[in-house]
Amino acid sequence: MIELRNVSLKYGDREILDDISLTIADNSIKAILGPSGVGKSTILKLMLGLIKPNSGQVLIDGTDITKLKETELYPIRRKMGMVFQGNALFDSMTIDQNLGFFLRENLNLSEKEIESRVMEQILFAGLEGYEDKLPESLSGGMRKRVAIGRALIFKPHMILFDEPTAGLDPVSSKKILTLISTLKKSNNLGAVIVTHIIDDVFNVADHVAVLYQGKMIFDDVVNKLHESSHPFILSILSDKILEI
Ligand SMILES: Nc1ncnc2c1ncn2[C@@H]1O[C@H](COP(=O)(O)OP(=O)(O)OP(=O)(O)O)[C@@H](O)[C@H]1O
Repeated sequence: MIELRNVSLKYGDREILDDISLTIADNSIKAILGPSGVGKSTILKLMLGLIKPNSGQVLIDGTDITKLKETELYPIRRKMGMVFQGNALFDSMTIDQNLGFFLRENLNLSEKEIESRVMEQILFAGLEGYEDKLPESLSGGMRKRVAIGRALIFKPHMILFDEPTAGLDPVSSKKILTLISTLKKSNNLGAVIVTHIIDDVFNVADHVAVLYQGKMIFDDVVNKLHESSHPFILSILSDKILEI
């Protein structure tokens, strides 16, 4: 379980997050919805311990990671796979090498075990025949699937997505959202999805937290979004795409 308790964060004098509390239960999919620049990616960085809040706690399975040293964070981070907005694949490495890279760097596994885990992700992501290709020769949707495969390689129980459908065409977006649902149903994985696309929320999330001007203005099951009378939520429900 991931929990933010009364988290506040400033960059310089600018307050980005103001007393945010948020829980993501295991095996549930939570979307964090908000306009560009509101602090959604910042929340993912807090969950991974890449940055620390000015106040409040970030608990991963009950451990407050704001107090941990960098080396103590490694095993915590392996519980969570991260899929970056731009995928963060290595351009000069093949799909196979991209998938196996962090395993080779971080775990003392036999080459046979690495190859077996890489193949598992190739099959899961439907990338058979592309093992020796470079990322540049794949479509946007396929590159996203490689990034998801790489995030799954440590067998995490939670996966964090930064704008998983940004820049993808509607068909590829749908495939990625279906893949995320499959991960929950078949692999018992939980997910946090930060997005500014409301259709992503309705298509895949169980719960949604809406971030607006540093505050969490809604945090409940997706269906209840329609019951909110907050002007920002009313505007996103009618406009679909969030603008500042
Ligand atoms: N290291 C940093 N130093 C100073 N300001 C930062 C830093 N990182 C992010 N910011 C600012 O903090 C705000 C929140 O950034 P963040 O990337 O979390 O937003 P976001 O909601 O994910 O938006 P987007 O979808 O556009 O990435 C933005 O105004 C951004 O410019």
